[in-house]
Amino acid sequence: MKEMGKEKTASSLDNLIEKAGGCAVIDGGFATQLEKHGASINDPLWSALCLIRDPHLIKRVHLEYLEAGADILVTSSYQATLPGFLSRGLSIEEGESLLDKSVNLATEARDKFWDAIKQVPGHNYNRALVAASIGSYGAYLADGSEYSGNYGAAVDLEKLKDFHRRRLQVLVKAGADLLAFETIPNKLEAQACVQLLEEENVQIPSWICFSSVDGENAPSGESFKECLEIINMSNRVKAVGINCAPPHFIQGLICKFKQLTDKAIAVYPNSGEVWDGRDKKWLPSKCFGDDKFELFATRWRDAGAKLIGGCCRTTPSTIRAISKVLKRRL
Ligand SMILES: C[S+](C)CC[C@H](N)C(=O)O
Ligand SMILES: N[C@@H](CCS)C(=O)O
Ligand SMILES: [Zn+2]
Repeated sequence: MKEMGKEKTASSLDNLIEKAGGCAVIDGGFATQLEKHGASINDPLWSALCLIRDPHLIKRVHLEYLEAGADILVTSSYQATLPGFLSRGLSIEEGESLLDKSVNLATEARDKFWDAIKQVPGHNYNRALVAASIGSYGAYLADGSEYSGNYGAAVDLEKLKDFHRRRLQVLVKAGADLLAFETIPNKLEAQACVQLLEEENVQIPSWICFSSVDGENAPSGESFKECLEIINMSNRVKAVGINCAPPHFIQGLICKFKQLTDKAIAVYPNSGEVWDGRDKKWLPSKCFGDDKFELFATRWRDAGAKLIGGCCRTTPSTIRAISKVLKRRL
């Protein structure tokens, strides 16, 4: 059987966590930082629009997160999908080439940064890994359903696997170090991801992260117990956790996940603001600044998280604060 990504070992993530002192740093809000630089992404493709319009900006944002201390870069492919690109009039080949580019831009940034920093005596950086973002089906729908898990009765397991399959193949072939399934809102999609990793014989490690809107369950209302029972059966998933949920849910969810899995736990919450899927804007809510992330990051590490970063509305300064406190970088 063809093995996807065979040359990268499943222990690359474990090695990085060890080198980082027991807890590695994931980067922060990617689309957020594109917007800080003036990118206009109010579009069904959201941040993936920059793959077409401004790839240089993508590389710049990756470099900013590396400089801030990220050990893992998450690629620009969250909302980059073949159906999404096709509906913009691109061909399949053009769409696949943009997916390939999302991995190449992150890899080039990582290599450029590492080649320079490794010459600096006493530097406190690790050679970063590139995690290819696989946003949920709800992200592609661009209707906010990555925070509801409500995909409707017509969406079954096979449809979700079909949706994810080709993008996953292209991202692995492009040379990503990891796969990052992000903002998964229900059990069915978690199951689709697990089955797909098996069917495609994917050899690089993956994480599967869920969103949460109540701090207890997946957005669909299904319990994390049910969701993790499925994920625990897969050796290909090396970490599981939460992304793009508010920071004040995280401590409790780490404790819950510790009871439910032996896998590494990844947490990269948003700022606490809430996404309005209809009007496509962030609504003010309990909002946490970088000082709070600094404080929380040690608590999350002490509670057992092995991968910590930020999601929407966090920036390189958030990651700098997290990295500083986790690695005692001055
Ligand atoms: C993580 S959400 C803020 C991404 C954007 C959403 N999928 C949309 O397109 O509306
Ligand atoms: N990796 C994506 C996740 C959005 S929820 C980003 O940071 O933009
Ligand atoms: Zn997010």
